[in-house]
This record gives sequence, C-alpha cells and structure tokens, in this order.
Amino acid sequence: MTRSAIIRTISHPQPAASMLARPRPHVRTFTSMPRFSSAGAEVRIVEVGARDGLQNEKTTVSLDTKLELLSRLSRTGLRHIEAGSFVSPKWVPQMANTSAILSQLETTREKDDGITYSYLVPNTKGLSGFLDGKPTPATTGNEIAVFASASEGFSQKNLNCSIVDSIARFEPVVASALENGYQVRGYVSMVISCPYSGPTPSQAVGDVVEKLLDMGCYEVSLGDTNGVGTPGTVGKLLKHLVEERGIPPERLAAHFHDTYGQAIVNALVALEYGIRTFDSSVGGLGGCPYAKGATGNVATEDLVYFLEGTGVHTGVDLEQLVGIGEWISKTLGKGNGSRVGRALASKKGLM
Ligand SMILES: CC(C)(COP(=O)([O-])OP(=O)([O-])OC[C@H]1O[C@@H](n2cnc3c(N)ncnc32)[C@H](O)[C@@H]1OP(=O)([O-])[O-])[C@@H](O)C(=O)NCCC(=O)NCCSC(=O)C[C@@](C)(O)CC(=O)[O-]
Repeated sequence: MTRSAIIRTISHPQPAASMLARPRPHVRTFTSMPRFSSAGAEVRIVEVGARDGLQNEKTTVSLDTKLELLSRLSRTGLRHIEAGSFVSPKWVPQMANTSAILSQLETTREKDDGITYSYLVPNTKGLSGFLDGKPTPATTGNEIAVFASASEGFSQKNLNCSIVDSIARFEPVVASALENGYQVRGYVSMVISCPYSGPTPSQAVGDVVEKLLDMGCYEVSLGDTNGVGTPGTVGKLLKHLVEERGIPPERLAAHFHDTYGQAIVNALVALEYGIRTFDSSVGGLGGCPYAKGATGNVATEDLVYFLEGTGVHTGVDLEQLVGIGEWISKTLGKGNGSRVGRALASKKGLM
C-alpha cells in the first residue's frame, strides 16, 4: 500500500466487507418510537425542590428558609409546587415542620393564585395532619400525593411494609382525601431498577400504576428514584405502559433523578410517548434518604432550558429560577446542581 493510501485508510477507515454485509442486531433504532412534534406543545412542571430536594439534607433547613424558597418559587410561573410531607419525623426529620409550612402558606398566599401545593401522605395519620391544617381544597389549592414502590426492597426500606400492604394503606387515605375535596397524585418509585431488588420489570410498574389510578389518583408520577434510566430502559417501560397496557400518557408524569446525567434525554423519550408532566427541583436539589448515592431530581432550570429550546411552552421564568437555584445552593452551603443554572449565573456574574 502506498503512503497516501495508508493515510486515507487511517483518516477514513473502511469497514470490512464482512461487516457491511452482516446485520447488526446490537444497533438499536428508535424508529418504532412515536414521533414528537413540539409545535404548540405545553407541559406542566411539578416543582419538588422544597420536598424531594430538601428531605435528604443533613443539616436542618429552617422553616424561614423553606418558606422563602416556596415564596420565591411561587413567583416564577410554576403552577404546581410540592411543599412538604406528612411523614414520620423519626424517619424523615427534615420534613417535621410541614404542618407549619401548610399553615403559613394558607395564611400568606394570595387568593386564586392558581398554584397547587402538594403534600406527601403515607397513611391515615399523615392525612389527619394535612386535614388539620384546613387547606383550601379545589383543583388549584392543595392536594396530597401517596407514594408506592414498584420494587419490594424499596417499599420495605421507604415505607416499612410490602407493596401490597402499602396499597391497602393508601386506599382509605385516597378515598377520604377525595371525599374531603382534595385531588390525589400517585408516585411509583424505582421504576427502572432498585438498589435492593435489582432491575424492575415493566409489568411490576404497570401493576402498581393501575392500582393507584383505579384507586382514584388523577395521575401517577414514574420515579426513576436512583436516576439509572437511559433512553433504552425508559423507552421500554413507556412502550409497555402506554402502548401495550393502554395507560393514557396524560395520566402519567415523569420524575427523573439525574444521578447518571440521563434525565434530560429521558425527558425527551417521555415527550415522545406523550407525557406532558415533569417533576424537577430547582438547583437539582435532592436525593432520597432510602436510595443511597442517588442525586437530585433533574434541575428545573435544565428542564425549562431544554423544553423551551425544543419549542415546548413551560410558562416558567428561567432567569428567576436561575437566581433561586443560586440562592438556595449558597444558603445550603452546596454547589449548584444545575448545569444551566451555573452557566447562566456565571454569564450574569451571579456566581
Ligand atoms: C410510613 C411510615 C410512617 C411507617 O413507619 P412505621 O414505623 O412502620 O409506622 P408506625 O405506624 O409504626 O409509626 C411509627 C411512629 O411514627 C409515627 N407516625 C406514623 N405515621 C406518621 C405520620 N404520617 N406522620 C407523623 N408521624 C407518624 C407513629 O405515630 C409512631 O410514633 P411513636 O408512637 O413511635 O412516637 C414511615 O415509614 C415513613 O414515614 N416513611 C416515609 C418515608 C419517606 O418520606 N420517604 C421519602 C419520600 S418517598 C420519595 O422520596 C420518592 C419519590 C416520591 O420522590 C419518588 C421517587 O423519586 O421515586
């Protein structure tokens, strides 16, 4: 071979004839995925920073800081904000002041502000705590969320009971909340894989999603709690739920943690499957006390930047979010977990 032929071969390597002829089953195509058109698409963002984001903080976050965070978030255009959890303070001490948060928000929020504040409730005791605060019902106002797991291992760690027992526990909670005029959201955790039980079969996720919807949850949020999902595994799950089981995508939400940096690309897959509700936390705050190593939710700043850049309307003011992400990260003494937040803050000289 001449010298120039060798150089040509190195810079433009030619595939061996045998490789061209051979089918390549390992090369996946996404042609079977429904096509997403961004034209006129709108999404709803559920901001979970004040709950999922703070529940795992090692040092106590003061009531004032939480209220300031919620107040700032309420002025960004976000319409759905998780404010706390009525769970056992022995299990999750960081959420111990949720009653005070509810009562403060009820006193200070503007009437008809169009914001729904949501609270996690694991059992009837938690529901009593929520109802004692006499929260304003209605479609916007206040609501609760019950949270189950698709994996037995995580159910035991997180709720101290089996999946079946947790569902039985939620039934009276959901029925009573609905009777009292409050909507109920559902969560399913570990939808891709669980550190205690291994990979989660899509069937197991579908079974729990259907139980929660049948019970009366208006939507179920799919939690990739430890952020291990990829477009391949998330796509497989959504294909099962939406195409094979026929669960309407409007009844599903995507709750992606960003541990492996896959959350945004997974959100694109969810959009392709018709999902229009996404959970996220400002500054990428968060982690789950019972999912070791899991980092925060996808940052709201990253999600808004991605969605708006894709032509999807969020109604959320990115600039304000960036300021909040910087403020809360500094207040908690940690780095800002949002790439978009860091980039825009340094451009504006906020860092
Ligand atoms: C479910 C329980 C309560 C069972 O906990 P248990 O210990 O099995 O329950 P218990 O009934 O034996 O009660 C134990 C003690 O807790 C009290 N208690 C009992 N219930 C409540 C309540 N609601 N509020 C306040 N206190 C409560 C109860 O009164 C008792 O107090 P004691 O008599 O010993 O003084 C416990 O396991 C618990 O609180 N777990 C919550 C765990 C949690 O909050 N995890 C994080 C949220 S889930 C998550 O982050 C995932 C998600 C949603 O973001 C989606 C995703 O990413 O996948």
